[in-house]
Amino acid sequence: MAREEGRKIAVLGAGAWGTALANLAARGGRAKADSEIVLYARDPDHVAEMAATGVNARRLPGVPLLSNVTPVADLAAAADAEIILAVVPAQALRQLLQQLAPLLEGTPPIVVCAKGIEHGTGRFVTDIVREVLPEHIAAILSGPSFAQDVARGLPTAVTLAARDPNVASALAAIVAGPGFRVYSSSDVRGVEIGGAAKNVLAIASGVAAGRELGASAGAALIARGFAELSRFGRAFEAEAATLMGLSGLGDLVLTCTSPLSRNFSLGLALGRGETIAQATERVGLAEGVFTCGVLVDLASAAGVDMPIANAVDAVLAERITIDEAIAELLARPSKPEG
Ligand SMILES: NC(=O)C1=CN([C@@H]2O[C@H](COP(=O)(O)OP(=O)(O)OC[C@H]3O[C@@H](n4cnc5c(N)ncnc54)[C@H](O)[C@@H]3O)[C@@H](O)[C@H]2O)C=CC1
Ligand SMILES: O=C(CO)COP(=O)(O)O
Repeated sequence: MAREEGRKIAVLGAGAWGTALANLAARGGRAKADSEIVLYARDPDHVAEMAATGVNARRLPGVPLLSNVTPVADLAAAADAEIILAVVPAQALRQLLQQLAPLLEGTPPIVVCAKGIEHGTGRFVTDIVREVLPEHIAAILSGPSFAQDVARGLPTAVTLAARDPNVASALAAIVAGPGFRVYSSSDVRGVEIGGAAKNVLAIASGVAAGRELGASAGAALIARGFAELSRFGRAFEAEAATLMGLSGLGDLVLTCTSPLSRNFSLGLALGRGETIAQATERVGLAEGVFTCGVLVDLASAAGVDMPIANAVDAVLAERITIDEAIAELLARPSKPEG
């Protein structure tokens, strides 16, 4: 990470977020304009389209790729990168890193930009990095940031965490850009938990909006959702300040209130009566759907009460209807707030 010029950054995953981050890395922070950004997509046709048109029309239409962003279909193009941003869905992260491992020439830090918890293993995203690439620094970038907002240059603030605070602040300075403010943290667990849990809770907020339960119910869901997120975080040794910060409360508020969120939109569609199949087909990637079951399993094993997340899980698994879930949540006995 010492080199100041000609930095090579690999962005793995050419979805909406990977594309926005590639452009940001190409123009921003201490990275110079001669920095080389490779943007990896696994589908060669997708790469050919991006190379021919200079736009990722499939995932981030209307946003030209900067001239120093090179779309690539060969993961080996990331082999000599100085920093790697991993921006695939959380459930695809392990497979991607396993493909990458034999190709790497050095030990660049891996900055995970996905939000979720792995099925089957219950692993948080940076744990996956530590398991597959144990020699590398595992960092996490998370916070309230819609790809579309970042791509338009609208002001955004997020958190980048690595266990070593000096590494976190060095990486934050590199990833930061005009309008993209990056705070640093050493609370890796806290940052990754916020991003994973808020997606599940945002589905509940979307359902409430779709059922037209009103602004009061919407606010109550955010506050009680935050109580759940915080209880879960504390059980896994997250710091309270992190949970209250950008990657926790900040991202929860964003995702629970905006139809730009796919998780909120999925809930909205369900609340309006669409089937799960219809809603997922239309909305695309809603990470909360995949994280929900593993989140409630981890919570239950740790003795953490998460009634809203449990309700989302039960609805998505079709164990109960939305109306039954709402009735059950409202029928819970009164208890001290906390
Ligand atoms: N879109 C946004 O505003 C933000 C998204 N994120 C997170 O970033 C992650 C990615 O989200 P998006 O880019 O929005 O999703 P997306 O649905 O736009 O794109 C996901 C991309 O990952 C690719 N992919 C899936 N499996 C892969 C694999 N095994 N190898 C290589 N590529 C693979 C897909 O082909 C697709 O291009 C998610 O965890 C999401 O929560 C985080 C912050 C903001
Ligand atoms: O994480 C995000 C904003 O911070 C994006 O939210 P969705 O994944 O719900 O679209």
